[in-house]
Amino acid sequence: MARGRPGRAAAVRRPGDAGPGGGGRLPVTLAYETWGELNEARDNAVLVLHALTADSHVTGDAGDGHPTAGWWSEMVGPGRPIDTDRWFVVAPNVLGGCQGSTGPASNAPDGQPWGSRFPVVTVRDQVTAEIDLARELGIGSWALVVGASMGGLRVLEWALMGPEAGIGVDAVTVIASTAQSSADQIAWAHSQLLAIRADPRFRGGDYYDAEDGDGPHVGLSIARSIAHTTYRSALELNERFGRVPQGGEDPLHGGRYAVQSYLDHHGDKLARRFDAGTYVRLTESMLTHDLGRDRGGVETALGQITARALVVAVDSDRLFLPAESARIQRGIPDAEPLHLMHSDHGHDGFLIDFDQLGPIVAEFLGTPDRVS
Ligand SMILES: CC(=O)SCCNC(=O)CCNC(=O)[C@H](O)C(C)(C)COP(=O)(O)OP(=O)(O)OC[C@H]1O[C@@H](n2cnc3c(N)ncnc32)[C@H](O)[C@@H]1OP(=O)(O)O
Ligand SMILES: N[C@@H](CCO)C(=O)O
Repeated sequence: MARGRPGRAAAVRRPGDAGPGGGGRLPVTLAYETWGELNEARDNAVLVLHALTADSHVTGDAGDGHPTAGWWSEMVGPGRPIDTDRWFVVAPNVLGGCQGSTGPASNAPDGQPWGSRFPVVTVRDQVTAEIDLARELGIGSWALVVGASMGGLRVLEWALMGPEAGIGVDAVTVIASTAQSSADQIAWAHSQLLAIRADPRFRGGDYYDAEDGDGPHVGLSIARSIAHTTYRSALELNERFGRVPQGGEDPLHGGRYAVQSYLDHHGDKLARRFDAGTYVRLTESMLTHDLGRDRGGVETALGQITARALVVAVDSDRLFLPAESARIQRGIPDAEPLHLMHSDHGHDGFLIDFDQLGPIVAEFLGTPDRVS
């Protein structure tokens, strides 16, 4: 039976890490969960890396074969594409996160929340912490490192940093992601960051001692509604919502269209479960992502990846464009042909279109290593 096992691992950021947040040391705790068993040969470990607002809870205890709560239950569990009867699955909450790992909402050594003092952490800092976690778990190599969106950024850094640190990465799966954040992604993120920072309750990031519930939830909600629009396709929004008013509301007299209500709902829902300071810092880590930084450029960096690679894109993704996935696929020497999912759901297809994604990942995992 697969069982999610929560745990925490201490890791320390290396001094002088490259990147805009470089330098200094940060005491780090990573929250993580595991499912399945590490086999005697220690060659069945799979690392699952979550996207912006998810966490370590990839899947539930699905001993009866039915998926339970978790953001990728349809992908991970007994008999699922990433089968926990076969694979030992590890999923950490990202460094900078708010679901158990050290982030802006955590207490600093002085006992007060980090708040605005929490440094900008790069994707490389995040992977550095995850490398320390792998060491603590006694994992010398990953059979697979897999992630989508922000998780895919870490997958790519893992493909280079893991082997450099002595932790093998046999295969990677990068879904709806990019080797380098684009001006368009930075632009969309910019207005999200402005929305949070413009909320007077954000207080420059130091709001954690505010009265109960008096945090920057309005700014975070607006940020999410901007982001959520980019996570779905124009075609889907048009077909699902059309120009239909929400309930009895009248858009000619201050009421909303249904799509506005839908975005309000997703904004409010995130604001109830996520931390604004974390959203800011993780967004910044995505913006500074550049696999080619200090490595001679993106193509040179991709060319140094030795892992077998599966790269997947969603054809209607208007945030992480299929062209960006194609660039990753072209650059990695041992990559399968690009898998393009056909979906109207846009970027969020990796959280919805499991009928396509599941078989693609299962086949990749089942494929024996090629002999060159
Ligand atoms: C990577 C991660 O973040 S994992 C964590 C889970 N993911 C998230 O929270 C991301 C945000 N959520 C999503 O992006 C989506 O809900 C997904 C991708 C998980 C699922 O997508 P879908 O199944 O297509 O759900 P959809 O986008 O239609 O949203 C459904 C919600 O919108 C609500 N909704 C639909 N139409 C309207 C409307 N006109 N007005 C208000 N609310 C509406 C539904 O009631 C439902 O609410 P609920 O989620 O609180 O039950
Ligand atoms: N729904 C996803 C989209 C970003 O990939 C998230 O919130 O993490």
